[in-house]
Formats: sequence, structure tokens, C-alpha cells
Amino acid sequence: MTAPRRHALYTVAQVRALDRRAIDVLGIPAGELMRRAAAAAFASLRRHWPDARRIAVYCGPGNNGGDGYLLALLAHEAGLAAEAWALSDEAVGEDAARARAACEQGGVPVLRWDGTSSLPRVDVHVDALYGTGLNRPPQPVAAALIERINVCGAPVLSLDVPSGLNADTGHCPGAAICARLTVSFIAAKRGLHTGQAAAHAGRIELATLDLPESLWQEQPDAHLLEPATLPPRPRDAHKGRNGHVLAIGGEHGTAGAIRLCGEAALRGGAGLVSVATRHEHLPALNAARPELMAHAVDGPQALEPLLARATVLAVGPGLGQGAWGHALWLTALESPLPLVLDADGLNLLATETRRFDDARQVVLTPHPGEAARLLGCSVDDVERDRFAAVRALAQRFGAVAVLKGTGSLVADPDGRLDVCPWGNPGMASGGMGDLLTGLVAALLAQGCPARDAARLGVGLHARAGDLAAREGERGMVASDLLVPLRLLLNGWEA
Ligand SMILES: NC(=O)C1=CN([C@@H]2O[C@H](COP(=O)(O)OP(=O)(O)OC[C@H]3O[C@@H](n4cnc5c(N)ncnc54)[C@H](O)[C@@H]3O)[C@@H](O)[C@H]2O)[C@H](O)CC1
Ligand SMILES: [K+]
Repeated sequence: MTAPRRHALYTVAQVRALDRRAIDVLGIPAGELMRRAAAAAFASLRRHWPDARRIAVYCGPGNNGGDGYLLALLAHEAGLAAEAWALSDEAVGEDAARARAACEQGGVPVLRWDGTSSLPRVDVHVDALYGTGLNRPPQPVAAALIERINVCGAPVLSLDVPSGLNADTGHCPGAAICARLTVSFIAAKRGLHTGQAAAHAGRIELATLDLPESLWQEQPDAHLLEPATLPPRPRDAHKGRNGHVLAIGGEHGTAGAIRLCGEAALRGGAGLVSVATRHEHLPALNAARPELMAHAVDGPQALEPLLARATVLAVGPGLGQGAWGHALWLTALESPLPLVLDADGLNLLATETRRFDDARQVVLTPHPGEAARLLGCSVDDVERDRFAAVRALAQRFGAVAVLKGTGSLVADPDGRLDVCPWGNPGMASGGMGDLLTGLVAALLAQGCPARDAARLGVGLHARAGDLAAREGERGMVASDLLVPLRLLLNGWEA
């Protein structure tokens, strides 16, 4: 296994194993790892805040705290005014205790945080409270310190993990630091790239501590998606070669979702797009986008001829869970065609669960609420461990599962997992999911297997969202993504 590939993500257990191997197999003492971590973090601090003259380092009881003490000593030796604040009296590890002793002997004052004193006025606060060892919500004294640091206005540099964030899941069980910059050590922890991490880690830099490549033996637990798009179209392409998406949805009064889904399928490059919906929506659909061939279907019988011509199904946007929607949903599930299930298509699956045949190309695109219904748990349970939730969805339903949200995840039934590094809060608005459904269906229609269509669709959708956000996240609507999407699909690079 080579050193951590730029996009490889590891669990905390895997990183600890790497740590142990560095110590036991390569004979690099833990104290040396700590010294290298402190040096790497201090170098980052100097790069990002070259004019910083005064820093305060808040040290917890473990080795994360040890990293902090050694950073404070380095800063002191470099002529900065540095002070360390001990969160508690005992330093649990001997390396951390040794680091604290070196800090004090080196002339750096180590003060006690008692839960009430005001924070010093400094240029940078360094968060060395907890790293990968966080195993419960920060206790009241630590929580008070975290809240104080978060509101003090000065930038925060977090060592390894923003304290209070679970480095495995991206969940914050309690108070958590909001860092401007996180310098993470040795290997990228998967929890820094999904869930609440985006609101707490700030910019992330990885310091591999100059460890040799021979150290990396595990397969990464997950990977960050890399920018990708479809290959250029052959010159003799014709619409028959790019598939025919049939989008099914639009219960009484809800034409918008299925229209957006159909638009995204068109913009995603499908050769033909048909929409099966309620009669009342036809005028609006045809007026909005004549290329969308809209058909009024009142039940499964009317759907049959459309199914016969389609090559991919997208089911769910605005489908509703009434008799009409349910009947069309059942018909779609009985078809062998590649399928993207979203919205009410997923809610119906939650009530009538089944496992798809492995051979069928199926992609589920739930947000955390739909995922909770599908898994029979709470949204908090899903968000507490997004990695476990998305893998459970893929395995339970025998489909490729996308768990949307900050740092969307894509999992296969065989456990392979990818994390989307793009996206922004402007995308948390209605219709964004309908776009993703249509885009994934278009990619399936152009020959992508489900696992690739899901990963490519999630990546392109989020990157299109980031391009659209250049005009402001506020007021962003789903249709703002259609033009950037087309640019990205045709290989345009931001
Ligand atoms: N392998 C690496 O990447 C390197 C790791 N280093 C640093 O070491 C920490 C991990 O150290 P560890 O002592 O295992 O855990 P923490 O420092 O995160 O300390 C947690 C410590 O405190 C206890 N604890 C956990 N949660 C709480 C809580 N909510 N309240 C109170 N106490 C808590 C827990 O029992 C631990 O003992 C890693 O992040 C790196 O910064 C090396 O120094 C560099 C290489
Ligand atoms: K930390």
C-alpha cells in the first residue's frame, strides 16, 4: 500500500494502527511523532498567520494535548509570546506528561483553565484539547472553554481534529470547536469530510509526518470523489445512443419536482426524456420544456407503452404515496430497467421494503430523513454515523445508496464508499434532489453502471452547486445549476 493517496480516507482505528506501526515496527518513538506533529502544525500556523506574535494553546489530557504543549514550546523558542492552558491536572499519557514538562522547563507558562477565567487576547488560539481519542461529549469545563473560544473572534487552529468532533463519523456529540484551519496528522480521517465536519474543521491540511510509504498497509475505508465527467461524445452520436429516461411523478398539484427531474435528465445528456405524470400538468410541462415528452398516465396500463420505449426509470419526485403513485411505483419496481428512486419512491420503499436483484442497476438517493425511514431509525441515528447508515442502506436494499447532506456519501452493496468534497449550504433548497435524480438517470441512460452514475452524478451536481454559488448561496434555486452542470458535463473546468 502506498502512502495515503490524496483521496484516501481512514477510520480512527486504522490511523491508530498506522501510529502503532510507526512506533513498534519502524521504531519511531511516540514522542518523536508528537514532536513532528507539533512542528508541522507550527509551520502551518506561521504560513497562515505570519504576523502572529501571541498565541494560547489549550491542552487536553491526552496526546493531542501533548502535541499542543510542544507547539507552544516551539512558538516560544521562535520568539512568539506563547502560553499553554491545561484543561485538567493529569496528563493521561506519559508522552503528553513529558511534553508538558518540556514546555514548562522551556519557559512556557502552563496555566489552569478553571471554567470561568476569561481568555487571553491573542492572535491565534490553538485547540489541542481532544483529537482522535474523543470518546464522549466534552464535559462542562471543557465545553465552557470550547464555547468561549468559538465566540472570541480570534482565529483557531485545531490540531488533528477540531475538539468535540468525532473523527470517525463527522458527528459532534456536544460542544465542538469551530476552527479556521485543522492540521491533521499522518492520514486523513474520514469523519473530517462529512456531517458536521464542514462547520467545524475549516480548511484541512494533512501532515504525513514524513513517515515512509511502507507504513500504509490497510485499504482505505473510503475515498474522496475526484473531479470527473463523461468522455466526449463520438462524432456519429445520435439520440438513440444516449438512452431514454422515463421520469415518473407529479401527483396532483406537484409538477415542479418531476419537471426539474426531467430537465436535469435532458441537461445530463440523455438522448430522450419522457415524463409520466398527471393530466393537469401537461400544459405546464410542454410550455416549460417542449423537449420533455410529457404523458398523462392515470395508471399502470397507460404506463406500459412508455416503459416499452424507455431504457432508464427515475421514480419519485412529487409522486405522492396515494393509490396513483403507489400503482406506478409498483409497476416501475417490477420492470428490469435501471432505476433511480428518490423522494416518495423511497418513502414507498420504506413501507414495502424489498431487496433489488444484484443484476439490476439501482440507485437510491435519500436525504437523512428518507434514510431514517428506510432504516427504521431516527434522523439523529443516521447523522450520528453517516458511514454506517449509507452502508446499511446499500446492503439492505442491494442497491447503490447516496446519503445526501453535507459531504454526501455513496456506498455500494459490497461496502465501497466515496465521500463528496463539494457542495455548499445554498444547495439546501427544494428541487436540488430532483435535479440529482434526473442527472443520475441521464448518466445511467448513457451507459454508466449504477456505481459510476451515482458517483459522477453526486460529484457533478455538487460542483455545479459550487459554481452557481459564486453568485451567492442565498437565493440559489435548483435551476441555477442546469447551466453549470452542462458546462461541467462537457469537460469545462472551473
Ligand atoms: N496517529 C496520529 O495521527 C498521531 C496522534 N497523535 C496525537 O494523539 C492524539 C490522540 O491521542 P489520545 O491520547 O489517544 O486522545 P486525545 O488526545 O484525543 O485525548 C482524549 C483523551 O481524553 C479522554 N477523553 C476523550 N473524550 C473526552 C471528553 N469528552 N472529556 C474528557 N476526556 C475525554 C480520552 O480518554 C483520552 O485519553 C491525536 O489526535 C494526535 O493529536 C500524535 O501526537 C501525533 C501522531
Ligand atoms: K484538537
